[in-house]
Amino acid sequence: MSPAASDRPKVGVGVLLFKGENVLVGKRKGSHGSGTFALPGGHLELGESFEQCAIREVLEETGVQIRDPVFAYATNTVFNATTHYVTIFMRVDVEPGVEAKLMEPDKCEGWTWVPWDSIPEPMFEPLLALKESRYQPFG
Ligand SMILES: CC(C)CCOP(=O)(O)OP(=O)(O)O
Ligand SMILES: [Mg+2]
Ligand SMILES: [Mg+2]
Ligand SMILES: [Mg+2]
Repeated sequence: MSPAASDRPKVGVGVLLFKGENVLVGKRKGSHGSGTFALPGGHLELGESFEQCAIREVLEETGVQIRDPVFAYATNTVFNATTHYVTIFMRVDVEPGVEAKLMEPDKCEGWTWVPWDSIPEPMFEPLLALKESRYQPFG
């Protein structure tokens, strides 16, 4: 018998908003990974492209309207026996004047721009996996 849909991995999309060598992160609140630093992003919804999901989640969570995000990396995170995510990381470089708003105060403590090499800890597991991967954001 095939596993129930709830027994299968889900797909998340994390969005790397770079402003020079700084990246936008926020401390998660209220759902799994609460208290850890993560990128804006969320669940890939039925029928969405990676680009559409990245644009939608960033707008929902930060109020920033991004354009043309590009595929950057993918990670596979088994959080526990019932929580398993493949995360697609999309990247966009934004203008210096772009500022993020805290659109979902029940899900995030606040957004901040930090150097890629100094992302605060603890990091949300998929972001930690990206940092520990071969992904090189600056060539
Ligand atoms: C767990 C993660 C890789 C995918 C889901 O992210 P999320 O909890 O931020 O989801 P939403 O923004 O869609 O609520
Ligand atoms: Mg979201
Ligand atoms: Mg969502
Ligand atoms: Mg989210």
